[in-house]
Amino acid sequence: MSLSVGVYGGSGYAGSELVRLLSAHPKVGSLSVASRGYAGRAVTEVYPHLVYGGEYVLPERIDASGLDVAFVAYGHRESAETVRELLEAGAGLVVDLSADFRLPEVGMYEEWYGAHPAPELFGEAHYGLPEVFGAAQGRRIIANPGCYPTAALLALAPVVRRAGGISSVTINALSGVSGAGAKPAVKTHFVSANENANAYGVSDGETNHRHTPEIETMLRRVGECPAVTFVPHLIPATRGEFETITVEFEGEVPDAREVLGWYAEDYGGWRFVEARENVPQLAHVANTNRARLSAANDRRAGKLVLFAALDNLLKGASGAAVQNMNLALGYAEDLGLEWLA
Ligand SMILES: NC(=O)C1=CN([C@@H]2O[C@H](COP(=O)(O)OP(=O)(O)OC[C@H]3O[C@@H](n4cnc5c(N)ncnc54)[C@H](OP(=O)(O)O)[C@@H]3O)[C@@H](O)[C@H]2O)C=CC1
Ligand SMILES: CC(=O)N[C@@H](CCC(=O)OP(=O)(O)O)C(=O)O
Repeated sequence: MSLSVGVYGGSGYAGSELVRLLSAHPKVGSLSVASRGYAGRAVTEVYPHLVYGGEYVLPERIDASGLDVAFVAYGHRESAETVRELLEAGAGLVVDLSADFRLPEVGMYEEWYGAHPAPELFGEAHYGLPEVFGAAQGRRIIANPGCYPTAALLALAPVVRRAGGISSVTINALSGVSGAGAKPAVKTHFVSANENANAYGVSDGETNHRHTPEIETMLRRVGECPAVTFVPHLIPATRGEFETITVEFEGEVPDAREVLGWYAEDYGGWRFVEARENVPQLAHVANTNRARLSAANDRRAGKLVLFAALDNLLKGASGAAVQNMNLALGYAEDLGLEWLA
């Protein structure tokens, strides 16, 4: 079968990575790329490294009734309405890269993001972290996870699933600047970001990054977990994300070698998650669809320390989105992504 696929928001960083991956995907027969801001311009004029030969078109110019799969790469609170329109028009499967369908209930969404544009669709989404929650089975919406939650959940889920008595979880996260998207902003201006590092998701004396409830909720689907402390930092890298996660226990602290064994058990059958004794580095995962994990003990303080690294635009966004499409349609998870393993 040859798929008809649409990308909405194709001029953003996540959207342009989708165009790169889908252009090389063996099952994609036709690829339409929508952009509100760049309609009428050649895709290669905006992103000269891409091989896609077509133009951006306005979203309404794509016949959504003929799409087997639509990817929506708009910002949160913008995506949901497009997801609704695509489903109403008859698109077969919608993979949403925004946060609009990740949380389990509307009330929690509204607390962290504001009013939801399509609350009636809330229950229809599958949270697309297949290595932890499996493939979407018969769902029309896949909520692609946030990049920080992907790294945190891959590192923490095997521990939360098995080890009781977790008393605290602290996630220190670093992200390259592409994590903030292509839209110009003061924090991503070269002069602000270069040779700098800063914590964000902190205001009025409180930490409040919107990925915190996503991480907590999904961890509580696999086991008991306290509220987590999550603090992201912007670093002067183009792409890549690194998390150092400290876990405290009321009782016995698992040995790091045992944790590596749990990773091997849980992720052994999956192509894109790999645990090693050596601590991963951004350079080991940038431009790949791979998440690398490791673990260590702080024996003096009696804590477990977990490490996770991935590329925010690939395993943290577009690579995961294509992997989710593959699994939902019954293909191998790495179809068209083998070169990124
Ligand atoms: N960047 C990342 O690492 C990750 C992003 N995500 C999520 O994916 C979604 C898309 O993210 P991302 O691609 O980073 O966002 P971008 O800001 O790069 O793009 C979002 C949309 O904004 C429009 N846009 C692009 N460039 C500009 C510009 N210069 N000025 C004004 N508008 C512009 C585009 O819409 P149009 O083409 O219609 O003009 C684009 O689809 C978001 O929901 C994000 O949260 C998830 C995980 C990781
Ligand atoms: C560096 C930077 O700004 N990163 C983004 C994360 C982008 C992302 O993955 O999150 P969503 O998909 O939930 O938007 C942020 O902290 O909001």
